[in-house]
Amino acid sequence: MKLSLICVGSLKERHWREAVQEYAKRLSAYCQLTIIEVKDEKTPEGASAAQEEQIRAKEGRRILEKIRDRSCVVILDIQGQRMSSELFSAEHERWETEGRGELCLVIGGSLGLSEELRARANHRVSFSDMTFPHQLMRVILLEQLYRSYRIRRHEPYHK
Ligand SMILES: C[S@@+](CC[C@H](N)C(=O)[O-])C[C@H]1O[C@@H](n2cnc3c(N)ncnc32)[C@H](O)[C@@H]1O
Repeated sequence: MKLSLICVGSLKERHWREAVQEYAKRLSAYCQLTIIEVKDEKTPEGASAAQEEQIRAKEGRRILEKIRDRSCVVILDIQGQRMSSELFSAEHERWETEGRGELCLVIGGSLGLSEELRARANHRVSFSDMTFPHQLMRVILLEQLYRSYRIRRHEPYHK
């Protein structure tokens, strides 16, 4: 099973990198994980709504270039579908089948996701109504993916 995680920007702080490495290591027992980072755009002070839309569109195109046609694309979106870890696990299995073994998850940058990318997405998932920084979202998503495999295989994992 191939799992790609596309993110905007790199992880500057060591604590985020270490947390990501830890979950990537755990996930390697269950899937072939690739983390793809696309370049982020600087948002100028006092940027207008139109400028912000342009930035989202630019970052969105960079993400779209990395997505293969056959992949099932799941975007992380505050306005997406909210679900329990158990439902996420069941959906995760369904998405893998839908993408015939190629699942692509996408986390937006500090300004969020472009309309073009939303149009390409097969599914949208929300992790709550709260906004998390994209670096932390990367860690939370990897942990939930790990939890998802443990649930699917009926393997013990702390509650
Ligand atoms: C700092 S947030 C972007 C905030 C932006 N104002 C928006 O509304 O999307 C960066 C990215 O993290 C992800 N994210 C943050 N909080 C989330 C949540 N509660 N559920 C799902 N994804 C979230 C989304 O992919 C988002 O594009």
